[in-house]
Amino acid sequence: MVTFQEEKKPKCVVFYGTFIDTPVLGEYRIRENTAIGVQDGMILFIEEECVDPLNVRSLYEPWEDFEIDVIDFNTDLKFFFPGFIDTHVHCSQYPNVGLFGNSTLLEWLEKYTFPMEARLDDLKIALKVYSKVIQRSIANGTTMASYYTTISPSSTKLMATLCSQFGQRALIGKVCMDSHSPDYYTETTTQSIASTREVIDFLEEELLDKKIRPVITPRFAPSCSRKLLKNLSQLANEKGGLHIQTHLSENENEIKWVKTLFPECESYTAVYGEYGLLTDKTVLAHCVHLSDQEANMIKDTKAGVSHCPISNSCLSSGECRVRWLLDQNIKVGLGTDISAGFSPSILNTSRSAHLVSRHLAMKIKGSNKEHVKLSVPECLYLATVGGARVLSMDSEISLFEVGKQFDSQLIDLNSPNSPIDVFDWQYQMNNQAEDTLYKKLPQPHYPDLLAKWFFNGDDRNTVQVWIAGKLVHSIM
Ligand SMILES: O=c1[nH]c(=O)c2nc[nH]c2[nH]1
Ligand SMILES: [Zn+2]
Repeated sequence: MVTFQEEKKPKCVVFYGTFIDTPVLGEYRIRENTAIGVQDGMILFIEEECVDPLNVRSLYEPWEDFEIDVIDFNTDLKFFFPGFIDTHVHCSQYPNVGLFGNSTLLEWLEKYTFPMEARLDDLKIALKVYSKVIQRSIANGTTMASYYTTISPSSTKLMATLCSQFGQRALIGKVCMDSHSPDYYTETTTQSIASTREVIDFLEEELLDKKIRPVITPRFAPSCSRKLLKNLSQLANEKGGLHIQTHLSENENEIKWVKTLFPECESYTAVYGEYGLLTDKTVLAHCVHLSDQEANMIKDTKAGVSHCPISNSCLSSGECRVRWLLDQNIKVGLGTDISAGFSPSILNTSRSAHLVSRHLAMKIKGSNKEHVKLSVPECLYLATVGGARVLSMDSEISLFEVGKQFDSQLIDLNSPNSPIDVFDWQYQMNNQAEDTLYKKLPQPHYPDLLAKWFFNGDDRNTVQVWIAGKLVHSIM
């Protein structure tokens, strides 16, 4: 007997509302009354000036074959914004957020950081810490993060598994350190390479989640032997050009130390160049004290910089000259750098990038003063497109464009307990308010609302988060 099963139609989700993103540094693209169709996590179509999101399908013949779900948030004070990208975060240090006292980098590593990371070889503790940090990161609108775990491969595999379960897009890096590390938290060169391979194999052969990828992670030059640096770059190449992440030029004592450890190299950056670790998929955290020559090397190799302004302020490392880097066409994104940074929020981090640029401006005399200041849209660009460029993932994420992944947050400026007070005359876009009192007030526009979110908003305003089209967080 032949039985006929009704064929299941593929699903297309249509998101409807106001979409704001930053395709160009310093500019917003604001699309109101817009419908974005998403299938299997990818943006299939974008229809602007759409009156009825259900009728979008009539304009596109293939839609006849789809089962359509509409998610309608076309109301005042709500807008979709691309998910934030955290280009530098140590998930294993999360219990230490806010704990740094008056320490600076090298003392902080010994006193707070290495003991904490070492504890996470206990998988019960790792499970608690990693689950919390991933959820906190997503709740703050971060849809993609480049993580440092610990030297332990099993703890690292656990982190990858949890990212997959919570649905976050991530690069997962087992920390490599075979030199100048405490006895209780070190590994041999052979162990370091073998464990890195173990993690890559796990991701490629067992976890099989396209959103979770490996990143080769030499901690920083002082904690790696020449042999380890060389072997890690060979491994990245052997695997077809894996991502690489490390720290660079964060603190003056660290730089002096690198000079004594690698006297044959002209600069700190040259150490990574010498051992083949500067590629267009390398993420260099901090880059606070670079010389012109070092910036040239970064530019030539197309490596990217993760600017971590909260961390640099907490450990009093210095101020990264972001405008100077951007003017040279060097890729720049933002990193929370938990736990040298105290906040898991990239919104908070971009606020600090804004403030740090003003501190730099205050030190400058002359015409460049204004130029070094970063604007609000520039900081939001760094938080999204800038981060995607640093991770060489800008063809996949960070903008609402056909063919890109739908990684988005829904911002509600009027959510319950919102820390932002928006008055009615500040958002009634068509000046519906007839009251003459209102008419005398400045006319509202989106950049003002975005500035209010930027300076006063927090996770209470991030009411929903989607990664690859899947709802991963909701407080509505
Ligand atoms: O901010 C930092 N956090 C770290 O864990 C680290 N390790 C080396 N250099 C570092 N800098
Ligand atoms: Zn770091």
